[in-house]
Amino acid sequence: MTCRRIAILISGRGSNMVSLIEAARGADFPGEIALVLSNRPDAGGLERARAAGIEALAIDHKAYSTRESFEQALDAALRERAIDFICLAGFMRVLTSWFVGRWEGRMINIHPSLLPLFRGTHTHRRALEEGVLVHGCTVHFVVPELDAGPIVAQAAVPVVPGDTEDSLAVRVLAQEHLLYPQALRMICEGRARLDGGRVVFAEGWSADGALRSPR
Ligand SMILES: Nc1nc2c(c(=O)[nH]1)N[C@@H](CN(C=O)c1ccc(C(=O)N[C@@H](CCC(=O)O)C(=O)O)cc1)CN2
Ligand SMILES: NCC(=O)N[C@@H]1O[C@H](COP(=O)([O-])[O-])[C@@H](O)[C@H]1O
Repeated sequence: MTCRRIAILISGRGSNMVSLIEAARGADFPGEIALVLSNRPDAGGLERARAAGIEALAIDHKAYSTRESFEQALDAALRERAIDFICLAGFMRVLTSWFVGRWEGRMINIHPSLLPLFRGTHTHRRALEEGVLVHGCTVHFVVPELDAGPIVAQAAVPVVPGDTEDSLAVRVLAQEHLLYPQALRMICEGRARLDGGRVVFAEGWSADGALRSPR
């Protein structure tokens, strides 16, 4: 998998974006963060990206009459900049099959739950409502069905008595910041790849507790 020029798509503050940018600064990181795109012009992450010296553009989904026309604008911006891999990082728009089809296998997302539990939004509230004792986050390839793509990596956290939606979100977010750069590196180094709709791992790598790691 070539990850020469990576784009990060955001909708908000961009803390996962910052984690990816910082990780990609490492001399041995197998790819460059070349572009940040947001569907919201007021996304705080746009300024954080610019402060890091990365081109950051807002393509406001409200300026387009259809999802498809919005996504055509996204796709044009990505292709004009020779982007070859996409990381969704708090990007809060459901993508149509058209866009996913153009980028399938070259687009991942971080989701704040242990998929397949709690697909969609408000995951921490739902986790508390269901009374789960273990929660976490997932990096997965993006497919047309929401949050249903092949899983690359997961990290788990305990749910402790007295947890609120906010306290749980903070605990999960700390793991997201560690997991996403590791998952992206695994893909870009060819240690995790899509094969027939499943993620296959290089020799010696497999699911092992919270993180994919060598046996
Ligand atoms: N086709 C896919 N698109 C997206 C996926 C995916 O797996 N397949 N992942 C999401 C990210 N996501 C959860 O991880 C998610 C994002 C947005 C929504 C949602 O309901 N969005 C609403 C608008 C919400 C808003 O603007 O605040 C919508 O699009 O109408 C659910 C889950 C990214 N896209
Ligand atoms: N369904 C997508 C979703 O809920 N993504 C979540 O949005 C937050 C964005 O924070 P950030 O902008 O600080 O990275 C993160 O917790 C991410 O997992």
